Amino acid sequence: MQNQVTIIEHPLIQHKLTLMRKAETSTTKFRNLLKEISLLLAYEVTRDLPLKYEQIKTPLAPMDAPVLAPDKKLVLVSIMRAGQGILDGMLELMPSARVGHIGLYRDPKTLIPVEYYFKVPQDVEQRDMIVVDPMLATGNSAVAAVERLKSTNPLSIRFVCLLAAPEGIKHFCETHTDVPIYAAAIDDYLDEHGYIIPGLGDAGDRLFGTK
Ligand SMILES: O=P(O)(O)OC[C@H]1O[C@H](OP(=O)(O)OP(=O)(O)O)[C@H](O)[C@@H]1O
Ligand SMILES: O=c1cc[nH]c(=O)[nH]1
Ligand SMILES: [Mg+2]
Repeated sequence: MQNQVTIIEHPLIQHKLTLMRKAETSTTKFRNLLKEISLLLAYEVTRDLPLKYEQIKTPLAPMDAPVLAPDKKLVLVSIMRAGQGILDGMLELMPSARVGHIGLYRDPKTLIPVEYYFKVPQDVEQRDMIVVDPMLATGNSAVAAVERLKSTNPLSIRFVCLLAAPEGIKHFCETHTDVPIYAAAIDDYLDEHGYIIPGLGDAGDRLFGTK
């Protein structure tokens, strides 16, 4: 199967993304903006969730009303640290989703991801998985995370990011052909340190104020 790459070009997302990119945007604003964008990304990435109909009574009349099909259970997985910023927004919209975490950091010299944490819910095999990380740069982190997550056998996997580099998309799509990507924008290229240009800097540092 060929990957689908969906760019979510909603004007609200694009406007908020521009605010996030600005060097002068504070940590507080950056965090709030990422949360707000994540609500909008969640709306798009869950667009095809199936519905079933159940009998309810409104104050005025009975009706067959749509509800999410109960067998379509979700697990959201954050690639820490920066994935936490998207997770917070998505959980607001999908409060009953289960949550997994994978801790990865990129070695700054080799750009190889190093895993330091892994935990997913026990019933992950009965769930569709949405993996979140704001940045897809070389793609090494997302590729490694999805490889590790595939070994837990979820029903399906989608990958959601804010910004992607063309290099990262290529690497990811060549490795995980069956995992669709959702992004708010594809930027121009990677610099010699593996940063996305023009990008927004180091998402984790900007989110948590660590630099
Ligand atoms: O596509 P790649 O080249 O692998 O780069 C992307 C990764 O880099 C960032 O994490 P980082 O390693 O900075 O860790 P952090 O979230 O703890 O800051 C980002 O959140 C991704 O996980
Ligand atoms: O531009 C980049 C690349 C990797 N990780 C980030 O946080 N930003
Ligand atoms: Mg970082």
